[in-house]
Amino acid sequence: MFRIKTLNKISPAGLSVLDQTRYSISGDVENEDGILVRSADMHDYQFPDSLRAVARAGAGTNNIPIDRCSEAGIVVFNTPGANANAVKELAVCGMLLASRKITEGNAWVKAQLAEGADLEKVVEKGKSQFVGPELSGKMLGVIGLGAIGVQVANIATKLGMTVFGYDPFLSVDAALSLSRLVHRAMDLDTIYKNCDYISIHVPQTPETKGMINEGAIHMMKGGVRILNLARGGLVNDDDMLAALESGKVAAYVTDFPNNKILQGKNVIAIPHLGASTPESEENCAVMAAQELRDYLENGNIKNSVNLPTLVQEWSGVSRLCIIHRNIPGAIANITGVLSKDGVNVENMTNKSKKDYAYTIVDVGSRVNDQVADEIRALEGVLRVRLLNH
Ligand SMILES: NC(=O)c1ccc[n+]([C@@H]2O[C@H](COP(=O)([O-])OP(=O)(O)OC[C@H]3O[C@@H](n4cnc5c(N)ncnc54)[C@H](O)[C@@H]3O)[C@@H](O)[C@H]2O)c1
Ligand SMILES: O=C(O)[C@H](O)COP(=O)(O)O
Repeated sequence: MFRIKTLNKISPAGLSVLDQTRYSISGDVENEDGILVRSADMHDYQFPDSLRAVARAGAGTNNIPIDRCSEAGIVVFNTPGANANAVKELAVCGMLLASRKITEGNAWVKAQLAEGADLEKVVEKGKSQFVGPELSGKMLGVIGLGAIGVQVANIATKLGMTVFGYDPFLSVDAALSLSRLVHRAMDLDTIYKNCDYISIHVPQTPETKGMINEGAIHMMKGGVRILNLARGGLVNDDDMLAALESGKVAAYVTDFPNNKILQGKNVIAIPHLGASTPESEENCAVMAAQELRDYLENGNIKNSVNLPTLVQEWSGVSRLCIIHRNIPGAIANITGVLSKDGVNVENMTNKSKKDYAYTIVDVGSRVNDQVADEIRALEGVLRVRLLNH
């Protein structure tokens, strides 16, 4: 029986991927084999020795201590693209909210009602205070052309916007999905200097943290409208507050409000609703559960953020799944143990990702724990699992 701990509410569609006769799933299980999580902060989480994988039902993994997981031989998965459509739709909504003073107008109408006004009369008299520009004909800068950024850029071209996209690490898949109407910006300055709207879609990392700061805002056009549906930490709150106060930034739409930024003028705060649609919650949960199941049952890795993709068809009776450092001699050491113990390799694949590597070895005879222990003792080996077919 595999034990799966849920650290957030996970869509039942995802949980149903895991056969209840083989998986025990709840928020209370201990010595778990796997974790299903959304945005719960795991940085202080004490990993039990039993933990083999964390599956993030969503895109951002900055709530997970990736380095600590890697060192403990724990695979971290996410679900690329599974909630991208929901965020794209919210980005369109955010651009309209930043332009058309809908939130202010709605609040004003309700206040009029509370004061007993004849709404039909005051609406026509008062509406001129809520005039706001159209999107068509304006310039949008999209920072980060991944699953979400590409969709935002593409749909904006259909709204009549001129779109510039910036992503120094653009993947082949993203490039193929990007509309030919989207212009590639070769640097951020091009986006900052020219765009009327800027939408950020990058992960929060040490490199991107605080990237929207005084220096960046200084380069921007007066009255720029900024959308942050990515992560709060990408924007320096003090610098944004100053820019909102001076009017340099006309509106800031954030999906990550905090007590400080909410005090700013023209802040449109959304309570982290980017992926909160039934469709996205299902897509993410199903993909996360499938990734977790394939790793726990077969040792296959797909969509991991700390280990390489490696999927191997079964071709033996026992399978050794070895997470190790990406160092010279690692594979020779593993095969050395197997040949010394007279174990014949049927099939073997090794892949690496930065400092870490993963090797699956299928063998023709049933291997015992002693062989696995000998591999565990090798230099640079972080985790060995022995699966039997
Ligand atoms: N508000 C929400 O509910 C919600 C939902 C999903 C994702 N997100 C956030 O949005 C982020 C992006 O999601 P995604 O699904 O598009 O991820 P993704 O991995 O598909 O795309 C991220 C893109 O950012 C690019 N990038 C990285 N560093 C960059 C930099 N310094 N400058 C420019 N581009 C850079 C990468 O090359 C990649 O193409 C996630 O990491 C997450 O933090 C928020
Ligand atoms: O990174 C993500 O996928 C989003 O921020 C969604 O987070 P959530 O799953 O907590 O809604």
